Amino acid sequence: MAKGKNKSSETRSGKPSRGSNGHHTRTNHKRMEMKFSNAGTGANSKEAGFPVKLAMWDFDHCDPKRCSGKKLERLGLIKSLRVGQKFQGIVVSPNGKGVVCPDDKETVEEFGASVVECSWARLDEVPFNKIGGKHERLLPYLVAANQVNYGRPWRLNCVEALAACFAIVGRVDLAAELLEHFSWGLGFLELNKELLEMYQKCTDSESVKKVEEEWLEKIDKEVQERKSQSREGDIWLQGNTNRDLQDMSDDEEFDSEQYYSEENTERKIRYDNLGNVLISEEENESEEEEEVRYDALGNIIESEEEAAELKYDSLGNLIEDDEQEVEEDLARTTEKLKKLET
Ligand SMILES: C[S@@+](CC[C@H](N)C(=O)[O-])C[C@H]1O[C@@H](n2cnc3c(N)ncnc32)[C@H](O)[C@@H]1O
Repeated sequence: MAKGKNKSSETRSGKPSRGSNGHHTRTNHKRMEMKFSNAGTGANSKEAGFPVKLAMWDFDHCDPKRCSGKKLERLGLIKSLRVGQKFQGIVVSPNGKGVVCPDDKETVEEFGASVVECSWARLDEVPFNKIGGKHERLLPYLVAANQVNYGRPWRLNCVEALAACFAIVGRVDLAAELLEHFSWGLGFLELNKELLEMYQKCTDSESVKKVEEEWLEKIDKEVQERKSQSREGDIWLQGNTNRDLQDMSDDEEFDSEQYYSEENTERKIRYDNLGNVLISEEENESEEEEEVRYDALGNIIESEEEAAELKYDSLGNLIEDDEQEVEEDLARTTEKLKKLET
């Protein structure tokens, strides 16, 4: 059985669905069976000239045109695995326990690396108990460079996840070779250069986690510093919209789990390469809505009451309190005189 097993064989319109190669699913099953009857041996990526095995479980959640896993498949670089099939190499997966580390190098070189091609918003539909393998891993903190999730920490696409795995174990050559197929691809290595170099110097999963924690603490510290500078009223920093990753929830412990949540999928958050949140256009707009109001003398109107108290004459001139009182006195006196005359 092949790839199509993961999906329903019919589309909503009732027509048989088409696989990423454009063939109807049933035809696809047969072809895939033949093509990947050697699944787990890695012949496919090697035949395409890539020196290690690449594999994925494809749940067809994503737009094939924007999906990096599908592109690798079209290039003949990655093999599709079916549900129920396990993978001997490193499985880079949201279901991983430890993180990828340099100690994984041998496993990567001998048995390859795999990913789960699915939507971040539909992870709960993935039967993680029926896929995976003995070496399931999370990725440590890294920032996406792909066009869909640019700047987002942890949420890498399939090619970035595979490249990250290769880079961490010290095979940046393999990472670059994969990423070169994508216009933005090498930007991923550039964006994460410093951090990747630090991970490469580690050994096991724990040591990578430690580096990750220190990095997050560093980011946090920088943001706190920026915040306090901003509070002190530095005019240049007041306009700075970069905010802490932890601003999203100052009290919560920061972990990758949060970033897999649907709630976060919906958020329009962008990050720079330090993990700082860049406020989105929408958020900025709402901040701009709180416009500053000025009185006729150019003073900032601080409150509604203050605004209500201000009075203007028919020419739009501010009626200063004294002037107004004088006018009222005059009117009263004129009234009295009129009465006396009568
Ligand atoms: C959720 S899919 C999204 C794929 C995307 N549609 C694409 O075009 O490639 C990304 C996959 O990459 C791997 N991945 C990405 N970031 C990861 C991380 N931080 N930890 C573990 N696996 C990760 C997982 O296999 C995950 O399922």
